[in-house]
Order: sequence, then structure tokens, then C-alpha cells
Amino acid sequence: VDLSVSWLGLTMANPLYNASGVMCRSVTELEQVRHSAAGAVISKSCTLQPRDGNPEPRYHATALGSINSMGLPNAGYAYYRDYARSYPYAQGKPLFLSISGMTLEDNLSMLADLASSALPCIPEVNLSCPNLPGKPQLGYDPDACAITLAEISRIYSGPFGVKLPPYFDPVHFSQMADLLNEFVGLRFVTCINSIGNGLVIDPDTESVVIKPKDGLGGLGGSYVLPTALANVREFARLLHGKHVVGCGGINSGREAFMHILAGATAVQIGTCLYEEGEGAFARILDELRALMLQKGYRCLDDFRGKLKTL
Ligand SMILES: CC(C)(C)CCc1c(C(=O)O)[nH]c(=O)[nH]c1=O
Repeated sequence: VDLSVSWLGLTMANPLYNASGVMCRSVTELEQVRHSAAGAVISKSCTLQPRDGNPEPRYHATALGSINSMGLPNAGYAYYRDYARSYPYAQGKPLFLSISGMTLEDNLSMLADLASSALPCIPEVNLSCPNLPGKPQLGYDPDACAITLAEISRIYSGPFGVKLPPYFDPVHFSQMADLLNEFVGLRFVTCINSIGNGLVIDPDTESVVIKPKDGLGGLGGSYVLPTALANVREFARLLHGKHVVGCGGINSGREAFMHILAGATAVQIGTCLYEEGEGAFARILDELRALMLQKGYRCLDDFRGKLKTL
């Protein structure tokens, strides 16, 4: 069984890597992913300056998934750029850098520096990054998105991708796809980021479970799988000549298989990795391999994007 993925001018031994935000804030964590069975590594969304993020508790897991309001805690762009400078690309695990500037200017200055560093790492621009006060996140503001992507395309000539928030209305899927199709340098979209502003309640303590935003936070894990699959399938259908990376609710080989069946080129794990540790990569890959063997598939292209409808 061949689990390899060839895209963006590179080859990954397998389609699995971490979701930005999990096991990727420090070099220690990034090296943990790099030394694991993961096929690639992505760093925590970074801002120009380092950030402590929100007061704790800011992450909580339940049997059904997770809720978080981390608040973009990160070591600052230069820290991740320096890691990208020393990264051993020749060992065949690509490095993605997640970029989430607090302003358009910050995003552009990080990407301009990355362009001038001529490093083989690939930016994944987080469109859930904050917008102007009183405006929704960038990913939910098509006009602001268009400006951001036009400006990025002007200063960054290499391949890049965007991390998208979940969409729920057909009009939003087509509106965003039409916008994204305009940018040839935009080679992939990662669907989905956490489902925003959920609320987990503990009836025993009669309290919320995270401190920021009076308990509101982004949902991950099993809670989001059907929404993640829908976003992967819709964007895989609507985008021309671009890849979709699946993220959301992958706990085993079965969910990884579903994401690839829906059209995903590669897949990211977040909550499951946070809860289980880096052993999750080898386990999920073994389960995916076994499932493919059982079904008679020899490689991912044998079933990628071949989800049947009724
Ligand atoms: C939510 C933001 C803080 C604006 C961006 C960073 C981020 C965070 C975070 O750092 O709180 N959590 C997520 O689940 N997704 C994200 O994209």
C-alpha cells in the first residue's frame, strides 16, 4: 500500500500532519512532530511580535472533541522563520508556516520577509485571523479577503495556501470559491479551522470550562467532522486546479479515509493529536493502511475524491 502524496512540487511519504496550533508552538514540539510518523510539519499561527495569548484555562477536551480560545499564543514570526532556516528539508518532510498577522500590514511584512529568505517552507495564511474591530474574522468578510489575497499575491510569488473557517451556506461556498479561484499562486486551502464560538458547559460545576470570552471557543474533534467533510467536498468540487487539505474530526484511519474520499490531498489532526500525543500519527496511518488493504486500494489516488452520491 502506497500512502505517498505528490503536490506543490514535493512528495510526502504519507498524507498526515499536525493541524496548526497543536504540538507546534516551540521548536521542541515542532521537532516532536518532525521525528514522528507524520508526513509533514506545520507551525503555530504566528504574529509579527510574540504573544502570551489568553488566560488559562483556554483549552478543554470532552469525549466528543475540544473547545479552545488560545488567543494566538506564539513565539513571534522570527522564531518560526529561524526554525525554517535550519529545517532539514532534504529529509523529505515538508515544513509549512502558518501566518496569522493581527493586521494586513503584519501579514504582508511576514510574507515579504519569507519571500526574501527564499526558504522551501510553504505559508498557510490563517484567514481566521482578526479583522478590523466590529468586523467578522477575515474568512467571513469576502471584501477584506479579496484585498488581503490580492496584496499577498503581489508580494509573495511562491505557492501558498489559506486556512479557511467552516462555511455552512451554499452561497458562501460559491462566493468564497469564486474569490479563491482568482488567485493562481494560491495552491491549496485547508478546511476547516475550528467551528467558532461554541460553548461547552459542565453541569456538575454549573460553569463554562474555559476562561476567555466567558467560555466561548472554537470547536474541534468529533463535533466538527461532518462540517469538515462538507467543506472539503464542496471546495474540492468548486476550486479549479487547487488542492484541499482536510482538517477536522480525524481520530482514526476511518476519518482520514473519509476526508480523502471527499477530495482531500492531505489531512491534518488537531484535537486527537493534542489528546493522544505523537503516537496518533503511526496509529492512524496503520489504520488507514489496513482499511485500504481491506478495500483493495493500492494508493490514495485509487479513491481520492471518489465519494459516491445516491
Ligand atoms: C482565533 C484566532 C486567535 C483569531 C486565530 C488563532 C486560532 C486559535 C487560537 O489561537 O485561539 N484557535 C483556533 O482554533 N484556531 C485559530 O485559528
